[in-house]
Amino acid sequence: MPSREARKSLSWYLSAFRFNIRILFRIVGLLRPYWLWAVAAVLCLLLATGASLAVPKLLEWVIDVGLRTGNMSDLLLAAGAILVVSILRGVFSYGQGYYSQGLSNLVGYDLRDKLYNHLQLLDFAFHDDSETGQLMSNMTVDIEGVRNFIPFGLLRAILALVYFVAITVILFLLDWRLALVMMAFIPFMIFFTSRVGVHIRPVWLAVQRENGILSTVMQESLSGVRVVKSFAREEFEIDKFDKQNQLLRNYSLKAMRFMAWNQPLLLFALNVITVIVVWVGGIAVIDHKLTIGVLAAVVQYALLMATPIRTFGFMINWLMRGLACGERIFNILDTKPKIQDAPNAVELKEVRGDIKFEHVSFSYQKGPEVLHDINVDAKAGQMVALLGLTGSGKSTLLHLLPRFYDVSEGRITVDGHDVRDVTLSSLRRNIGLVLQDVFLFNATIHDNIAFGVDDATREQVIEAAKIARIHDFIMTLPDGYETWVGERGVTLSGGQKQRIAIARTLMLNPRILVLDDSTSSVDMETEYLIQQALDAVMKGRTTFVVASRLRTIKHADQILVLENGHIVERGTHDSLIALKGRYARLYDLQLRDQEEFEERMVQHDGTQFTRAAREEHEFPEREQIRQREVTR
Ligand SMILES: Nc1ncnc2c1ncn2[C@@H]1O[C@H](COP(=O)(O)OP(=O)(O)OP(=O)(O)O)[C@@H](O)[C@H]1O
Repeated sequence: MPSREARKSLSWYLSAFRFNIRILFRIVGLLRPYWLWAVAAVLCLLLATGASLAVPKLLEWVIDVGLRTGNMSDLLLAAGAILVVSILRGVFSYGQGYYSQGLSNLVGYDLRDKLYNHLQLLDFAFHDDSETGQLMSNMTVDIEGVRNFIPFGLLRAILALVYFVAITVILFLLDWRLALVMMAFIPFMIFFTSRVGVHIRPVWLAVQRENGILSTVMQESLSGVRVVKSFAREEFEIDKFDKQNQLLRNYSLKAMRFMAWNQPLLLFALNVITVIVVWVGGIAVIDHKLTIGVLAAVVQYALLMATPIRTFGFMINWLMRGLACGERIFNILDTKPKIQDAPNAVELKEVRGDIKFEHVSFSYQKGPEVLHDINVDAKAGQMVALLGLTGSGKSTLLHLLPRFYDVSEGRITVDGHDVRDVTLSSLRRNIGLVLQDVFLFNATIHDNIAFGVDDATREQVIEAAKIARIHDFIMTLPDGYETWVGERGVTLSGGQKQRIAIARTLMLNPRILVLDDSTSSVDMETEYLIQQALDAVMKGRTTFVVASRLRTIKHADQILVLENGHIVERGTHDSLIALKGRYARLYDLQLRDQEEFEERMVQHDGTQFTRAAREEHEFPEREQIRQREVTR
C-alpha cells in the first residue's frame, strides 16, 4: 500500500498530466485550419527519416556484399544509392523545415488575431484587473512560445518518436539480442525526460510571468516618463527595471540549467549502452554468430539513436514552454466578457433619448457598493448635471449608461428598453462619450476625429472640428488636419485634446451624450472655447454631464448632487440655491467665483484676459469664499 504522501503526489502528477494533455490538445487543435500544411510537414518528416535510416542499411550491404565479393559494379551501385538517398533526405528535410515553419507562422498569425479580437471584446472589469504589460507579453512572448512549440516541440516529438520506433524495429530485425541490450536505455530516457519535464514546466511559467511583469515595468516607466523625470526618479526606475530583469534572467538560466543537464545525461547513458552493444556484438562476431556488416549497422543505428534522444531532451523544453505559454493564452481566451449581448437582444433604433435610472445600485466586482438606489428620469433632450465631491460616484454613474459595467440592482432604460436587452453596438453607437482621460491615437488629427465613422469625408471632419471650436487651431498647424498626433496625443495641450475628443464624438451624431467634463486645469481662454464647444454639442441631445463649469450646471434641467453614492439633492440651480443645502455650499465654495468672473469677462471682450485681471479675480475672492465656508 503506497503511503499517503505518495498517493497525494501521484494524484498531483496525474491531475497535472491531465491538465497538460488538455492544453496540448488545444494547441494541436489550432492546426486544424491548416491540416494540409501539417500533413505535408509530417510526410516530409517521415520521408526524410526513412531516407536517413536507409543509409546504414546500405552501408551494411556495401560491407557484407560489395566488399566481400569485390564486385566494382556492386560498389558503384551502393555508392550511387547512398548518394540518391542523401539527396532525397536533403529535399525532404527542406520540405519539413518549410512546411513546419510555415505552419507555425500561420498558427501564430491566427492566435494573435484571436487573442487581440478577444481582448477587444473583454469588458472594463477584465481590463481594470489586467496589466497592460502582461497583455502585451501574452500577445508577443506567449504567442511565440506556442508558435515555436509547433516545429520545435510537436513536429520534432513526432520525428523523435518515429525515429526511435523505426530504429528499434530495425535493430530487432538485425539482431534481437543486441536490440534487447539497446532497450535497456529506455527506462533511463523516461526517467530523465519526465524529471526534467516536471521541473522545467513551472520554471517556464515563471519565466513567462516575469516577462509580463518586465513589460509592465517598462510600459509604465516609459508612458510615465514625464512623471519620472519631473521627480528625478530615473535611478529608481533603472533599479526597478534591473531587479525585474535579473529575476527574469535567473529563471531563464534555471530553465537552461535543467536543459543543459538533460541532454548530456541522456547521451552518456546511450553511449554506455552502445559500448555494451559493441562488446556483446564483438564477442558474437568472434564466435561467428554475427557478421561484421550487421555489427557495423547495429552500431550505426545505435549512434543514430542519439538524434531522437537529443531531440527528446531539446523538445521537452519547447513542449513545457509551449504548454506554459498556452496556459496563459487560453486563460484569457476562456475569460468570457460579462458584458455582452443578451441572446434575444434587439437593435436600438431611432432613439429619442428618454433615459431612466430605476433603483440602481452598483459595486465594482467584489468591492463595496459605490452607488445606492439611484433614481433619475431624464426626458429626451434634457441635460442632467452631476455634482459632488471626488469619489462620490459621478463617473461610475456615467459608465453604467453605455454598459461599461452592469448595474448590480435596478435597471437603466433608454426609451423604455432596458440597456441589457439591446445590442451593445446599437446602444454605444447612440451614446457619445467624452471621458475625463482623453485618449488620442497615434495618427493624424483627421483620423483621430474620424475614428468612430468609416469613410468620413474631410468636409465632415472639418464641420465637426468647427463646432468643437478646434478648427482654427488646426489650421495654424503646418500640416493642418494631416498633423500627426504623437503617442497619447502628447503634442497637444489638454484643452486641445479635449476639443478633438468632442469633435470625434460629434462625428457620431449621437442622441445621447455622456460628458465627464473635469478639465478644470485649462486656462480661461481654452475653458471658454471648451464651454462653447460643449454648448454646441449638447444642443438637442439628452446629456449626462459631470460638470465643473457653472454655465453648464446653471443651464441643466436637473442637477443631481451626489454624496457617497447617494443622490442627496436634486433640482434646478435656482431651486437648489433656495434650498441652502449642499449644492448652495458647493456653489459658494467652487462656483460663485466663476460666476463673478464670467460677469467681468463679459466686460472684457469675452475671451482675452490680462494676467492681472485673472489674479485679481481668482485669489482674493476665492480666499474670501473659503473664509466664509470655514466660519460657517
Ligand atoms: N474601476 C474601479 N474599480 C473599483 N473601484 C472603483 C473603480 N473606479 C472607481 N472606483 C471607486 O468607486 C468610487 C466612486 O468613484 P468615481 O470615479 O465614480 O467617483 P467620482 O465622483 O467620479 O470622482 P472624481 O470626481 O474624482 O472623478 C470611489 O470610491 C472609487 O474608489
